[in-house]
Amino acid sequence: MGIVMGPNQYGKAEVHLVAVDRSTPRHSIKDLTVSSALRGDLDAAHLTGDNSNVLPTDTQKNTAFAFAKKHGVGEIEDFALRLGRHFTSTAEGIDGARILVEEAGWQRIPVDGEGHDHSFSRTGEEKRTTAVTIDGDRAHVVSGLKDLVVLKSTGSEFWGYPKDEYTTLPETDDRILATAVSARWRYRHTDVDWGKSFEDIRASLMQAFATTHSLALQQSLYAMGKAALESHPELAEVRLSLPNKHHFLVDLSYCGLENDNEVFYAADRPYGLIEGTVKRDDVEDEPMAWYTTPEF
Ligand SMILES: O=c1[nH]c(=O)c2[nH]c(=O)[nH]c2[nH]1
Repeated sequence: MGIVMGPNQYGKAEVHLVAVDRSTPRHSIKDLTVSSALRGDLDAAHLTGDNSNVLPTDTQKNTAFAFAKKHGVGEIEDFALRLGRHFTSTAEGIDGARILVEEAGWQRIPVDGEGHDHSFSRTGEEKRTTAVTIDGDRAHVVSGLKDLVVLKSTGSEFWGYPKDEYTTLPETDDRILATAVSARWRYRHTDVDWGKSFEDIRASLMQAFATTHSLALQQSLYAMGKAALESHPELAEVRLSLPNKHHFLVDLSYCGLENDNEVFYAADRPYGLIEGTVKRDDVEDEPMAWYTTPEF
């Protein structure tokens, strides 16, 4: 019986990189948070302190900045693929890379009805994401979005659930349904128009949320994943994490008022957390391509 090193990876987490495209007076901005993690022949580093295969995390950070200048940022998937392939093809003993990118949105500040050339405001909490895994010659892309807050003021019910001695929740045939959508979708290949695919998938998720008459957030989750898959053959599966942002009807009887589904108390916690994968039945699972590896 001995003790050995198990799966491992290392890199620089959350490099916050802002790139300005100044090629015309009408500037544009890319705001990325980039994390790189490398894998490979790293036993000696852990066992004996031999750093000959340890490309410093500081160099990984510098490479991200240098690539933004040399190649431009472009779509986050292309940026991550370029970075991952660079590390695996040039760093001694490194044959795997996981590059995570989160992109924050900036919109032009309107001035006299026109978007300003070089002044911007943040679009909000929502982020576009990608997780690119390079595994030898293979590349896997899982993209998505985070913190897209949506709400339906009607068209949502919740009833028919089991009741026991601890149940207090009243059944409802008309409630607010609100969530902050986190979605990740796995691409079947990398020959994709990333920007267009992202915009179309985001639109189909939102459209399904809006148009599904919901009997539970679980039903909305499936409808959203199904809509994305049906309209996007390039996808193998969609994973959704939907916090149920509860809105409780306020009892206004204390001042003799009837509350006709108009005034709610929006609670921030606790929240129901509804999560699930919607997938094609003919596509194999590929867990290594996901954001968080099972081994960590
Ligand atoms: O859409 C819902 N799904 C649930 O599983 C659940 N549980 C709960 O208390 N409220 C809700 N709402």
